[in-house]
Amino acid sequence: MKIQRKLLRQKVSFDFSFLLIKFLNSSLARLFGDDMLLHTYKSFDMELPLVNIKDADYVILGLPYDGTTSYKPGARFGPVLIRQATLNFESYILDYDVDLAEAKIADAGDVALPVSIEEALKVAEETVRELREINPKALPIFLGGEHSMTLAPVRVLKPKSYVVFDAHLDLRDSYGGSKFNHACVARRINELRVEVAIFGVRSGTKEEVDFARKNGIEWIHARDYSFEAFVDIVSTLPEPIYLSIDIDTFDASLVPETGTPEPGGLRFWDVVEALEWLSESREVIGIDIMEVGGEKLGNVTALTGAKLLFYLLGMFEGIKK
Ligand SMILES: N=C(N)NCCCCNCCCN
Ligand SMILES: [Mn+2]
Ligand SMILES: [Mn+2]
Repeated sequence: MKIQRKLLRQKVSFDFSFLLIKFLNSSLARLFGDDMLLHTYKSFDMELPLVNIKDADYVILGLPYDGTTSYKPGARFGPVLIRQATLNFESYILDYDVDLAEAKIADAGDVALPVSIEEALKVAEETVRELREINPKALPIFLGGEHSMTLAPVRVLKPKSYVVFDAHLDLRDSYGGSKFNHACVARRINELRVEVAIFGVRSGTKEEVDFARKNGIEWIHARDYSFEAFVDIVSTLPEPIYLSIDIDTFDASLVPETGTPEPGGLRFWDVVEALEWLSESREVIGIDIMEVGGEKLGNVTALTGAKLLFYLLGMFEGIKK
């Protein structure tokens, strides 16, 4: 009994100092102009010098949701896994002669999302809107989290086209009892009269293929993917463009911890090459890297997501030079 009581007392005093530090930290942060959004929290900082949201050229925001997962859970850890995996990489990007340590990047943290998908989308939308109010010029980069969450930034940013890399068509009308399931996100976006083009596909139903044909949605199978096909299709799309990368577009060997991994996918450089052309040639108003998941820090999927994030930041920063 005595031992237990002692442990309890220790716990209480630890909690107290922890709270005190937290309070001091947030007061200091406010004093020095750090700008936390209403519904966000921070659980891990990236391995890069960061700036405040209002001063940034790029703002990162995590959407840690996995409530409609159909196979492997863990996408809620995606944003923190990606940030942690950045520790492994140099901030200098060889290919572009760009040092991300000199770029103006803000990390707005992760949105505290409710369990219900409809509610989660609402809170995510509100947060993206808040972000735009603080800094309308910065390029927002969202980290997920299930692909279902992509609907929130698309609703707010209102692009004319949606360019997506994905192993799946995501054109189902409903899945797992919900119209907002991750397997329906391209369909919901298409209903907003946004043009949809999908690359790296190797999974879908007959209904999804028919829906794509009837609605003029172009998609390229992973087996037929080429840079030329990508440029051909994306050149004709109206601007501005929202770019979404469902990490499962990559071969399952590169993303084994994603929610619904598929063998036979794209290589890392296939996607990087396409994005280099896209970032240079077309107007992109928002980007996401979704469906990163798993439970172990430094897992392969997180490394793939974090490396892609660094390349994206590097190429956009490189264009400005
Ligand atoms: N967009 C997605 N990630 N879709 C995945 C759909 C899962 C299909 N499971 C099929 C199971 C059949 N037994
Ligand atoms: Mn998807
Ligand atoms: Mn997918």
